Amino acid sequence: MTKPKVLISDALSPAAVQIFRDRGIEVDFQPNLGKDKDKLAEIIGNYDGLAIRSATKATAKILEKAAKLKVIGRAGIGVDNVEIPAATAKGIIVMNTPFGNSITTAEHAITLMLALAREIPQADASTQAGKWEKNRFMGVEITGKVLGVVGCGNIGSIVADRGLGLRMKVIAFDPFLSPERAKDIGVEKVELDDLLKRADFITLHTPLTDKTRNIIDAAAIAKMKKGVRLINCARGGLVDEQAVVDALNSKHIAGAAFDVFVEEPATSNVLFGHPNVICTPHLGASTTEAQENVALQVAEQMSDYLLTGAISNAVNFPSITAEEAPKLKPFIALAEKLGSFAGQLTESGILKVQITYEGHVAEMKIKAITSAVLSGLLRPMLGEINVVSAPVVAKERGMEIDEIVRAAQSDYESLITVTVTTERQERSVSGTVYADGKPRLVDIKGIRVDAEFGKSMIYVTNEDKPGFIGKFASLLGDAKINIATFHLGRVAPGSDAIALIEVDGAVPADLLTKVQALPQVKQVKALTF
Ligand SMILES: NC(=O)c1ccc[n+]([C@@H]2O[C@H](COP(=O)([O-])OP(=O)(O)OC[C@H]3O[C@@H](n4cnc5c(N)ncnc54)[C@H](O)[C@@H]3O)[C@@H](O)[C@H]2O)c1
Ligand SMILES: O=C(O)[C@H](O)COP(=O)(O)O
Repeated sequence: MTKPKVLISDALSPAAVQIFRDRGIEVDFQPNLGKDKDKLAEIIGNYDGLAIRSATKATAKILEKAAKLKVIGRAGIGVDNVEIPAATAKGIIVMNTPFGNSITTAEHAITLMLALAREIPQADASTQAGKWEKNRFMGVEITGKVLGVVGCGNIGSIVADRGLGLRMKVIAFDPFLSPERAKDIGVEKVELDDLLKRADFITLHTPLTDKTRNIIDAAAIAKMKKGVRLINCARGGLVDEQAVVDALNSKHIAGAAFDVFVEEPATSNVLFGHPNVICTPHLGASTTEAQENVALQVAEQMSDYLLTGAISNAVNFPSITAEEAPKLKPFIALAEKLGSFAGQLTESGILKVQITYEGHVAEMKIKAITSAVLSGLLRPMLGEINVVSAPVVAKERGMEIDEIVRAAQSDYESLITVTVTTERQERSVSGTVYADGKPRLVDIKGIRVDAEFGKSMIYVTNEDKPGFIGKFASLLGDAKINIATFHLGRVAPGSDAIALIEVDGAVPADLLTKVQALPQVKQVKALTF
């Protein structure tokens, strides 16, 4: 087996390189490549994995060239530099390391708050310039002040904790923060307007979304206390930078500290040069500890996925642990094949896909199995699709996806039934995995069979009348097609029957025409798995 190949295109800790090598993955460490999008586009096609921080922009244009790419690993939290829909559409898993730099970033926010309170950078510059301006720098105390945390997730809650440690009163606005969690972490949950009105220091810790873009604009600033100090260590775009400059000029805001900017790298910005502004170049996550954490974690996660199929911290696919991956694997293979069987027999638009999980399989990660059914189902129609992209494509096509989970209703320990409703008909197919780990087809349209999925198969529905098998077999013999396995099923003597035949090699179209012409035959189809 050839080794998977990973490109590291940003300044990750070299610890990641070692992990990839130790896990048997070939790795190219090009820490400055993220800044050169043309070069990245030129070489991305050679890699199975891409490990990045925030400098690399994994745009749809770059991803177009990523023919082999299976996973993008973000050594950090924000994945706003990756076009997730484009990655998902190409079946690329996008994973991040959601906790590795939280403490470090929270500490940066607290550092900026203290620096604002005592004007440390300004006092440092003045002192080192030989000015000794003891009367110019009059700070404010932190103790007893109100800290307003906007976004109280991983980082926001650590900031809140540190704020409480500094004897501040901490209030938080976060629509997804439960009252119990607020109580546990010792913050008062408030509405945004209340926070704006009461806080002496406001610190932002939300992702940048359509709802949070410019959450701090001129109108929000107008509601703030005079003399408030503002810290943004989350994402550029949460704050209207010009509105902050205006409020600093009018002294409504006493000071602002920014680690992140609307345009990055920020080599010029309206905030720059204001005496009450402190800026750092997106250093929130930049400590040795955090960088080691995220680099190690992303390299392990990417290696797990490339080598075992285990998925953790993916933003576009459910997690699958290393323990679950081998158990899921045969069911994912079964699901792909059941979906593929249904897809190859489908001739009109799919309206609904119902997947019923019975027995042991019902206790597994069925989301992943459902994705595999959809990928198998859609591939005959769409070609380029996989378990990551299939659910999105199915949704885009307006298909209704229904999952039913229930205890075993038959002798099978586990049974998956895929029922596809099209504009013309409803078709059901069931399968299981035997102890040998091989997927088996056990029911087609309510007719029991027991067949493995061969590479090349012929599926026939016919009237159960004597003479069919002899004529069919001689047509195959005339065409020099060797039969590998032959499975028959019927509901009752004389009723509708099916035949599922595995053959060696491809099935020629003219053979299908001849089989179709047999008097007992209703439908014949060549299937490949
Ligand atoms: N400066 C840096 O270097 C740096 C480092 C790490 C993370 N970050 C950024 O910090 C931010 C927070 O990261 P995190 O790990 O704490 O994320 P998180 O997902 O754990 O927390 C985000 C919180 O924001 C809340 N939220 C979502 N929409 C909101 C809204 N409209 N109003 C108020 N709250 C809302 C969520 O409920 C959640 O609790 C992210 O933007 C991340 O990219 C920056
Ligand atoms: O989202 C993050 O993790 C931070 O913004 C850190 O970004 P960086 O890895 O580019 O420092």
